Amino acid sequence: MTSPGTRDEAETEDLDVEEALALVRENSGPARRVPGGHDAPAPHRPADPHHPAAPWPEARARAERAARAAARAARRTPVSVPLDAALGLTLAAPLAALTDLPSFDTSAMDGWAVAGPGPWAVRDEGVLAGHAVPARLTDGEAVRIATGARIPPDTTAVLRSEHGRTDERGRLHPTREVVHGQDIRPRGQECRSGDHLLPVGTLATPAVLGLAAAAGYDTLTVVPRPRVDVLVLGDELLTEGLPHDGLIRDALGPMLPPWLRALGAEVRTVRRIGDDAEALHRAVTTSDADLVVTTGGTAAGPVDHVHPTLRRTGAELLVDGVRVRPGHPMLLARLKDDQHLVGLPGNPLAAVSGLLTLAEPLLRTLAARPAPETYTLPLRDAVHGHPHDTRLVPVVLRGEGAVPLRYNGPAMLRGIAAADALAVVPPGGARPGQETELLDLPWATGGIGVCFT
Ligand SMILES: Nc1nc2c(c(=O)[nH]1)N[C@H]1C(S)=C(S)[C@@H](COP(=O)(O)OP(=O)(O)OC[C@H]3O[C@@H](n4cnc5c(N)ncnc54)[C@H](O)[C@@H]3O)O[C@H]1N2
Ligand code: MOO
Repeated sequence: MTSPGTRDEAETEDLDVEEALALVRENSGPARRVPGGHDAPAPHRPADPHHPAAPWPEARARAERAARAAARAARRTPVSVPLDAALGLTLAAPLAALTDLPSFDTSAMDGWAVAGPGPWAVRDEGVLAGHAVPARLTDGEAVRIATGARIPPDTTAVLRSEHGRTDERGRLHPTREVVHGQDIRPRGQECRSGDHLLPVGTLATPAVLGLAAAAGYDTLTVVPRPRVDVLVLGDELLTEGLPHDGLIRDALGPMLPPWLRALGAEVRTVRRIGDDAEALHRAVTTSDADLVVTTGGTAAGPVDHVHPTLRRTGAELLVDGVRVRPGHPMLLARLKDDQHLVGLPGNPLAAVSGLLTLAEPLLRTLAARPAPETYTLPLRDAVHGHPHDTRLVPVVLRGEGAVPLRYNGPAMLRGIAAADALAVVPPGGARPGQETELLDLPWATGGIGVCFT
């Protein structure tokens, strides 16, 4: 596996997260310029009437720039949430210790706290974790102690239970050398109150939640999840049972919300609009989400209402078609300065392509998450290419390579449902063994991105 990211690229990504965070800070000034960053408002390049579709990498870059401009316009305010609700979100304030850790001198082992050299007289009553300060030890005295219990004042060492024996008179003897201070965790060993533990921009992983709790936090200040409304278009869609009479099951209603959540979004509503232009217009104009995602209706058929609705609302098309297969009719529009719409094509794999091409960079940037590091693997088999467009092809990762899957047609989910990643196949196709960029699927990485609930 090769990871082509250079140090410079990595630094640029870090700065991008910082920049995004600067945009969510309350009363923050204009975002700092970053070398190589794009902090100018998303430049809307008027679509070239002859080649309106954007190249695939350019479409992703436009979605990211659009999110930066939206974050700036909205001045998104950090929110304070209970620890468990912070999982997968980005810290909008540094994590500083609210306490010393450990907050008192504590025993690292079960055994005896001892004072001075042995043998020791053992007190009757032991010391357990979670109890008040135990009485001071005098030289030649020992007391039973549990891991995590407070060390009595004047203790010189902790003797592990397996390293001591008591004689017939009840006196404790060490069975190996006792080193001064052994197995005592002194107060503040890990940090002192006020110490800087984690910087702004850190992803709240389970380990971060644990550290925050240990350091005294009940809540964390994080970048809020971007809010998304999903509008599922199409009169032909059924929500249950078997397809019949030309009607088919809606595959996107069940698939998109958890996938959007894995991309960092809060999905507020999923509405089935049918092929009703008025209902679509109403839903788009009344939404106050950061992002409206529509499915279907992006092409030029008689009931494809997305383009006419965008024209009617005066939205600005930032991406009108992408040179990628499947999914080329996907689009991105600015509804308001701080509100966007991603139009996903109706064919289910084409919708996945639109999700990863446009919604992923947009949501990631709004959520101030770092871009996943790009990586490549050799393809085991050749993949036919489109003559001019990028192809996204489901693959499984096996050993040091990626195996392209069948059933990768635009209307099929059979390939992607078995896949670990999508291979980014350049125009013209790929030979067997060709190093190819991969986009991981959130469940395959098993990472923190998996926040389906
Ligand atoms: N004359 C042309 N026709 C089409 C073109 C084109 O370039 N010129 N592009 C084709 C491509 S490629 C795609 S992709 C689709 C995109 O169409 P729409 O976004 O307008 O989607 P629909 O027409 O509404 O549906 C397409 C297809 O997907 C099915 N569908 C829709 N929603 C769902 C859903 N929620 N779950 C499962 N399946 C869904 C729908 O029944 C259609 O079969 O346009 C081509 N046409
Ligand atoms: O681009 Mo369409 O998405 O091929 O099916």
